[in-house]
Amino acid sequence: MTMHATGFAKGHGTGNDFVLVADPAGDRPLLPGEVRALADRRFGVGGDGVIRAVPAGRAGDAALDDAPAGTWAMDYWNADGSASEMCGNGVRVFVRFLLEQGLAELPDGGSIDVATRAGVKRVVRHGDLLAVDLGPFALGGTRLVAADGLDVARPGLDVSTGNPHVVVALADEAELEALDLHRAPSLDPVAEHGANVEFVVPGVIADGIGSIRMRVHERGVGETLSCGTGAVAAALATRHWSGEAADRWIVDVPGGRLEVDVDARGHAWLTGPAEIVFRGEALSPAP
Ligand SMILES: N[C@@H](CCC[C@H](N)C(=O)O)C(=O)O
Repeated sequence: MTMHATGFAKGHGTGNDFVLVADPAGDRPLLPGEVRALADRRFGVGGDGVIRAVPAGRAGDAALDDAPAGTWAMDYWNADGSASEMCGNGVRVFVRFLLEQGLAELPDGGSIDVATRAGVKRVVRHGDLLAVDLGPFALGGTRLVAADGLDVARPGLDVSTGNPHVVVALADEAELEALDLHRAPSLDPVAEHGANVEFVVPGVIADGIGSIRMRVHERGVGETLSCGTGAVAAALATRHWSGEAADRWIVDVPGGRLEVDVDARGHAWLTGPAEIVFRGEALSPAP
């Protein structure tokens, strides 16, 4: 198989890890097999997803190219070679990658727009942290969710953050720990385009700030240490169940801590760390 991508970086946001490649000319489109090879943790670089940075207008994808000239587009792919509309950790790591590569500048407090398949998203720098405005969100209906380690199927709430999620509330930490997410949870009814599934244990709400613990099974990946849009979906579902008791939520995931805020316009924001940890070069075509 031909590898189009040679130079790459490896980055993560709370342990949700990505291989990143820059394609300023728009002549290195990612192919599903190449994505799988790069994301492979034994034969490749390894990652939950692969991200191409390409100028909008040169992406070769109408959903990414429909953005003002001069906007960088995040071409996001899951490890199994499927493209996704949105990635909340990915878009923040993407901006860190642009800064590291000298492809963009972002002073503290400044913002940069990123084209995604879910529309243009604004990313703001707060010191070392990066926050993304995921825009308005939609809560949907319920479906039954069964998973290994759960005694009976539980109701899950559909939440759209640009990509699809189903959020399930568990009774306590013991139930969260007992989950075995090696196999994908099953949904009834089945979600037409698949879904990321978040399991949450709501904590206390104090001084207008709620807290939750979460584990996630990502569509196209499996269990991951974190999922940014998943943290947002989990916070929005828990906020809904609480009667909108708080607009700020601290979400603890296996890979760290994220913050979710709902602003006065009803937009959901995701804030957290985003790091580039390696740079390298592919030396030979993957098997
Ligand atoms: N990890 C991401 C979500 C990545 C896409 C997801 N697996 C999907 O298929 O929708 C995040 O941080 O949001």
